[in-house]
Amino acid sequence: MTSTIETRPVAAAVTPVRFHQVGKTFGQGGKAVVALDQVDLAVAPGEFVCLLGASGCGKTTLLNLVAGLDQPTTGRIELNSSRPAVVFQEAALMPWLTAAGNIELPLRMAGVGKAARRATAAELLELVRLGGVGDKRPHELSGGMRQRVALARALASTTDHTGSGAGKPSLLLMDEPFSALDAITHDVREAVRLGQRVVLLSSRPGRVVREWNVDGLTDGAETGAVDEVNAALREVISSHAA
Ligand SMILES: Nc1ncnc2c1ncn2[C@@H]1O[C@H](COP(=O)(O)OP(=O)(O)OP(=O)(O)O)[C@@H](O)[C@H]1O
Repeated sequence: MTSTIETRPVAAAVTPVRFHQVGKTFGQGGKAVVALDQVDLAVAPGEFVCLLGASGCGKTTLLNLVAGLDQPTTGRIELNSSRPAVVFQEAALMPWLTAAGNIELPLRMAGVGKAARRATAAELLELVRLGGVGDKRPHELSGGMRQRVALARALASTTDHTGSGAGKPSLLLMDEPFSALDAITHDVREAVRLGQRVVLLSSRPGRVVREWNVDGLTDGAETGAVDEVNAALREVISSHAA
């Protein structure tokens, strides 16, 4: 396992998202917080990239920039995708709608007919292993179950129903989506297992300090990668605290 990334050859035209020297500063003068600085990052089509860093290193800021919820202060973001779907730290479900109703919401907004909406919601509920709870409301579900409903809703919204994003890849942005999931506890192991690439950010300013290609590792290599990422993460956390 090498600690330097083998950057995949990505054709510029199909790269769903590419950061060019992106910086984001909140506030001005002495009180300014440089959240991100000179971030260069490209995500390949179909690639699952996990961002890791100390609390406050700029992960949410970076996702907000990709989602178009905020603008960079410097640099440029190239997006070649349909509208990104976001799963937030808090599930943010509509409390008055059932689980199925929440998943159907983006489909309803896209003008998808009732029968097709029902079928898609049922399929997505099965996918996130919540087949039996479509008629439950959020307060009747556990935190992990609510997060899975939010994931299913995001997946529903990444499907292009209008044709306006035709031919463009979709982007799914997840801010600590699995921290509330029932069976998964460890962020780094989770990132190495689920991701194809792990990107480590430093704190204030948030910069890309290291990347690992963690695609298709064997069990032994996976454990080695987890140890290596953990050590690097501890290093950025302690240098931030110093
Ligand atoms: N709207 C804002 N105004 C001022 N400062 C902000 C704002 N949003 C974020 N920051 C600051 O920018 C830095 C990055 O914040 P961000 O929320 O992106 O971190 P994070 O990596 O997502 O943190 P966590 O892992 O704790 O959720 C932090 O220092 C934070 O205090």
